[in-house]
Amino acid sequence: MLNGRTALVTGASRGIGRGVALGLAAAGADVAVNYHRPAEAEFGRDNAADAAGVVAEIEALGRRGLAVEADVADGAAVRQMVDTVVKELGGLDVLVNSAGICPFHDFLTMPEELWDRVHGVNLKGAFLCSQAAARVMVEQGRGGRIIGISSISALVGGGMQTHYTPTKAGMHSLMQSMAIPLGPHGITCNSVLPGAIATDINKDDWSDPDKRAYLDGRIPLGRFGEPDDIAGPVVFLASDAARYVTGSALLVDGGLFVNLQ
Ligand SMILES: NC(=O)C1=CN([C@@H]2O[C@H](COP(=O)(O)OP(=O)(O)OC[C@H]3O[C@@H](n4cnc5c(N)ncnc54)[C@H](OP(=O)(O)O)[C@@H]3O)[C@@H](O)[C@H]2O)C=CC1
Ligand SMILES: C[C@H](O)[C@@H]1OC(=O)[C@H](O)[C@@H]1O
Repeated sequence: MLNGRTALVTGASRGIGRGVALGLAAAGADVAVNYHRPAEAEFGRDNAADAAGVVAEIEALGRRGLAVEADVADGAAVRQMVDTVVKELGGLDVLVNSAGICPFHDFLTMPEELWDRVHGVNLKGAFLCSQAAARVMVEQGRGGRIIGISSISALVGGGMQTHYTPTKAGMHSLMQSMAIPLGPHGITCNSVLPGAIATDINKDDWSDPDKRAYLDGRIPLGRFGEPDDIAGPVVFLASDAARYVTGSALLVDGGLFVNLQ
């Protein structure tokens, strides 16, 4: 479905971004894997090796892969990243904004700096990447696809996520508004809204057996989602099959949202 296309996935060193990157490659795309070398002191990890592993998996699928380091909240780094993708892979047809953080935190004691950091990565990062990618796509003149990984949390609240859920609602709203100026260029902008997907982002939070059991009991399809469950919907939105879909939202949650009782 994506033969001959080139994609960039942000936050693809692990989790949903990695699953989406591999899904796009399996569908025929060459894929750039964005990773972020966070301050060791703060995150205690250098995920360049993780990103290199994802590139190796993409190459094993017979496609070209490229690891590109950038903090999506840094405009200059983002523009450099997009330039590198175009230079190394020959163009850019699909952008998937997956990079995101969700450090659970109490509302009343939340420091302003945490709000700023979460918004910088989750929402400003998506804006910066989308703008840089759209500029290339417009210049290329062959249309394009921009997909934001929003969330079920765009639709409902989270008591420990008052800094986070607005960024997910904002991600969808950003896609809706971008769809307007980019439509004449054949560039579609859509959101995917995952439900409960087992990744690093919620590893600690879901170590609470009561919370895990609560969520588990609300999912009609009977299981938590996996990153691979998000890949298919993203491949659809990135493909020609979705050429008339823009400004839309696709909820991918196993039925979690609709199951009140
Ligand atoms: N898991 C879930 O249940 C759901 C997740 N989502 C969304 O899916 C997206 C991916 O989350 P998920 O895969 O679960 O989380 P993970 O924590 O597994 O992955 C997050 C990815 O984002 C990267 N990242 C973090 N900060 C930055 C940055 N400043 N610049 C570039 N990359 C960065 C991380 O790299 P590193 O940390 O190594 O720097 C990592 O590769 C997020 O936008 C999240 O909001 C939406 C709904 C549900
Ligand atoms: C981090 C959360 O567990 C995860 O991310 C989201 O967007 C939803 O809130 C999921 O529960």
